[in-house]
Amino acid sequence: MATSYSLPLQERVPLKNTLQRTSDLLILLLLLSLLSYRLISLHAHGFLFLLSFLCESWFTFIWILITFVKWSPVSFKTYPQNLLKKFDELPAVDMFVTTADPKLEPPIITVNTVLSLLTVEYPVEKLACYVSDDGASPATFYSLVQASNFAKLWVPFCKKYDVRVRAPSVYFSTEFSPSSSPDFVKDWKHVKDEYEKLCRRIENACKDEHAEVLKSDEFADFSEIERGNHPSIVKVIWENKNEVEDGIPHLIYVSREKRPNHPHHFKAGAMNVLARVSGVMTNAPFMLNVDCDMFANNPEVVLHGMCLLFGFPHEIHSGYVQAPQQFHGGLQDDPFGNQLVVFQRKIGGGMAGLQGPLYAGTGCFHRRKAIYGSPPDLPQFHKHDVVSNKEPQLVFGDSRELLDSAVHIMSENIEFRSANFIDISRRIEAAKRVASCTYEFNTCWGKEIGWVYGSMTEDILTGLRIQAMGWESKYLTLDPVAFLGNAPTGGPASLTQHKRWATGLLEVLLGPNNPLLAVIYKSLRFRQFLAYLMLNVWAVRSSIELCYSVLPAYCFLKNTSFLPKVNEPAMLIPLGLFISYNVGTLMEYWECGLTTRAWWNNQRMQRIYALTSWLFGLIGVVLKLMGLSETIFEVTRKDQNSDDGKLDPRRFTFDSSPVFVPGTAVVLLNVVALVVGLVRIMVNGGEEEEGDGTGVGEFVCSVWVVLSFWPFVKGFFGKGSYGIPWGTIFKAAALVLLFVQMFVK
Ligand SMILES: O=c1ccn([C@@H]2O[C@H](COP(=O)(O)OP(=O)(O)O[C@H]3O[C@H](CO)[C@@H](O)[C@H](O)[C@H]3O)[C@@H](O)[C@H]2O)c(=O)[nH]1
Ligand SMILES: [Mn+2]
Repeated sequence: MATSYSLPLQERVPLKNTLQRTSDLLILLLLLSLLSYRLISLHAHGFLFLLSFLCESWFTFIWILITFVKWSPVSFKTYPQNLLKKFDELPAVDMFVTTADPKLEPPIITVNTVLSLLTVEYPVEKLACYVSDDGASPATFYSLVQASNFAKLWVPFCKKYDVRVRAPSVYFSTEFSPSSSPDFVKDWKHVKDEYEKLCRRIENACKDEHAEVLKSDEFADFSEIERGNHPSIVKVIWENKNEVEDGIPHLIYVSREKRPNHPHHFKAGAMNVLARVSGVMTNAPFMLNVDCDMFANNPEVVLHGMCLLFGFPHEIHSGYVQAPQQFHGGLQDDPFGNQLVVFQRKIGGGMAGLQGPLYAGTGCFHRRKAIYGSPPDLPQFHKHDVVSNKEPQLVFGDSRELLDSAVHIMSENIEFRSANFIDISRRIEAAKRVASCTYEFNTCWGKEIGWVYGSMTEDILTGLRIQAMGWESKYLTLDPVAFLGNAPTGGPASLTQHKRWATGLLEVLLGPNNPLLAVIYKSLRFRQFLAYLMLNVWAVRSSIELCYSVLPAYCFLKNTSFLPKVNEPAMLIPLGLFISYNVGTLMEYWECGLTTRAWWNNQRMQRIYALTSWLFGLIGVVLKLMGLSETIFEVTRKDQNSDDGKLDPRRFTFDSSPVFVPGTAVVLLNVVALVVGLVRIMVNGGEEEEGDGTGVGEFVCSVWVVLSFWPFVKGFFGKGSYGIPWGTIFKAAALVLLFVQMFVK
């Protein structure tokens, strides 16, 4: 096993952030001054100041959380070369890919992800790749079969020429260098040619579900089934029977059983099936999971991951290893504010210095043991342990094969035992059984073990469960980056994604496994709790932001103010805040190598998400609490060329979804308010009338709201999907009228 203890596998590097801390504290100080000012002058101003005070208290609260989370960032360097010197043998890894819908997630995307995983630099006999298809699509299955044939060319090609990006679509999107050897050029052309043929075959199969190629016996399981109503399908596409050097890892297709009246728990349900199916087949002690669009961009990624899993004195220090979500082919300057670069760097890096990063749902290495509900192997952590307190059948279910495999996982020091070549084809029946929709009845799946149910952000909830058991997690930031995926484009897709996140995050806070209980009764650490809290309240934040963006408009309509006047010294506080917040956040963008444009796009999208997606997230959760509706996982569209290039991908688009109504209403209200204010100045010529008058502060605020919602302003005049539908405009106008009627008169 271990041969040398002196070789480090990782190094913890604290990141310098004096400037960041100063800027964050300055903003906090100004926020506190603003609150004091409100309190002192409350009696003279009354209700409007009270309302402002409440909103600003909330902003201060969030800012305190953010400051805490960003306070002591770290990063980790990894040394995979030492891994190979230190251990004679590496542990096995099961790799999971999830896909759900062949229309929204074209199989060629999944195929590229799978090919990038099959070619990672790691002993082939230690790897297995499982694909979960919630779409039960013969086209997806066909694509994977074709891909496994292509892999017989692709794997040796990548290893022979040390290809750096092993997703063929990305690799072949650039030409080879002119100085390449003739041998290489010949191979390159041949493999590229074969890849193009593969693409065409897949495309044809996707066009026509009844295509001739989908008729052979191999596809019998898919004939006459409905998408939400079919038995489990498990197929071994490729079994690696001998350990040849250029071999290909096992590839297994899984489509779990679905029945109309059984809740299937979306992605979390799919992940639990993958955990069980792989448990009865290869049962690797470690698992890597990625979404179908997240290809491995760094072929050494698994080796680096192992460095963080084994680089610490005790297993407790890395329950899971998460790579930041990064995106491929992202639009210039991040027009939809969803490339999350600064978020990953600042919040991700900050959390890496606490108990560890959140589980982000993709690009994560898991310890199977932690997924199975085991606490770290230390005496103080056994008090919340379901696994040792309950009958195994009541924890894992009654599959003999699964129970045996789980016992193996829970036993000590299994990590480095060599892979025993079990005949995985003989495990298909066992696999189908654990993939059935009744298997989880009267077990702990989805509660104390596995991926946790009850939130649209199953990832956050599952990571929280693991950290609540005392595990830390580690952040894997590599260069070249570990994994790359697709960020949604266009208004509807981006807003839907944020709506799901806001919903899910709030579900976590209100659910039985919330961070507050975890910090009080379990082993979640305090600052880690603050980090979860900061995210969990996104949806709540929407109502506060809504109130604050309506305030300046209200002031114009009533000819009053909620901010100090220019000639009052107190005006310096909001002015200072406005400047320091914008300069402070702009500096973060520059520090991450981003443009001022990207900063502005993110600022404005934050406001837009808050008043659209997050607000609907809040409403969704309230309706769920009242038992009026269920929240559902809406899958994000992955192909960017779905409109055949007719639309400019950078422009904001609309559809008739109600999610656009509140944003439209806020813009309308502020525009009306600005017009009223302007007319008042022209009519009165600056002379006093009743009310204490609206000042420059309110003017700046109103203009800022309108600028933040500029895509909506353009949407009033846009055509087709660039325009806000008339129905939405009418509904928004009705809301504005209602508001004026109720509050202004
Ligand atoms: O019923 C379902 C629904 C989704 N998925 C898969 O879940 C993944 C994520 O779905 P996607 O539509 O891409 O959502 P995103 O918003 O891009 O996903 C982010 O947010 C999710 C939680 O909301 C996490 O699960 C993801 O890992 C994270 O990348 C995809 O591979 C889907 O195929 C399923 O397998 N079954
Ligand atoms: Mn995605």
